[in-house]
Amino acid sequence: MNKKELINQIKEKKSFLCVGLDADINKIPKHLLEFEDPIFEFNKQIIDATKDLCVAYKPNIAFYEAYGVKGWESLQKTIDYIPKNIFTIADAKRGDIGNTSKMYAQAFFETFNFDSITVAPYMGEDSVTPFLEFKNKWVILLALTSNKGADDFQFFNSGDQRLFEKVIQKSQKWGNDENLMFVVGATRPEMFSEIRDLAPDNFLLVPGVGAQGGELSEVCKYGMNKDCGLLINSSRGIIYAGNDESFAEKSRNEAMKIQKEMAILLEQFKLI
Ligand SMILES: O=c1ccn([C@@H]2O[C@H](COP(=O)(O)O)[C@@H](O)[C@H]2O)c(=O)[nH]1
Repeated sequence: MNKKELINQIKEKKSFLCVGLDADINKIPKHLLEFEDPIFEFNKQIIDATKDLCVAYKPNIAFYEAYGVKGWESLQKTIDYIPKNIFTIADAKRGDIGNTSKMYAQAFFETFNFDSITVAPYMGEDSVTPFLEFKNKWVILLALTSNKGADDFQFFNSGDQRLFEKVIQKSQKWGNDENLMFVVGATRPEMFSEIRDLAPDNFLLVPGVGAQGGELSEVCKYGMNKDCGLLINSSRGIIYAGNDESFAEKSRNEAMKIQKEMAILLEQFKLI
């Protein structure tokens, strides 16, 4: 999916919500365990209940890898089931020496046909650029993450720049706002103004709303740009809103609350 298509979808749905498909067999409603593939059945019902309210789905790959071959099968079925006009994110946080990154890119962009993948920048240019060589596919580079441990390295300053700033600035020499996004946690809303100065046109994938306590309106205040420029992720807050037979309806209600707030914000910022 290209940037224009993503922006059009945001305007049509009045939403920039990304639903995180972090399906955990120990947390999904018990009645689903009777299905041949409970994880897929769970995702399928969540997708059916939310597809008109969100513009992206983000399966975190850990939740599938954990179950071996069966998990990979659930992931493949899930990605095949997501409507083709919805943006897909493999939250895999990959990145390795060049020839290995190329295989990761092939796995997620060709075999699974994801639109994008999260990539860790730690190994530098030759670990990131193999992902950028795929047409109409996106790298979402970890910049300033939502967790407490972000303080350990990401704020390290070896001179005139902190590490997350260096990541954002340097990586824009490798990619552009048509193939490169950044992960910025909603738990640090005060950082969005600085980040927007460094990356005015790139989309930001923002996890941390919902279960991690981040506030949508706070992120939008300084994080929005002329195209909206934000994909706000919520995983547990939406998919585990209910735990009985009406779980999908409860997920829909949660997603709708966020979408309604997003529609108001898009109007306030004169984006629709
Ligand atoms: O900085 C980051 C990067 C990735 N994540 C991932 O996003 C979701 C968040 O899930 P919630 O249940 O909405 O908290 C999850 O897959 C994380 O691994 C992140 O939280 N922060």
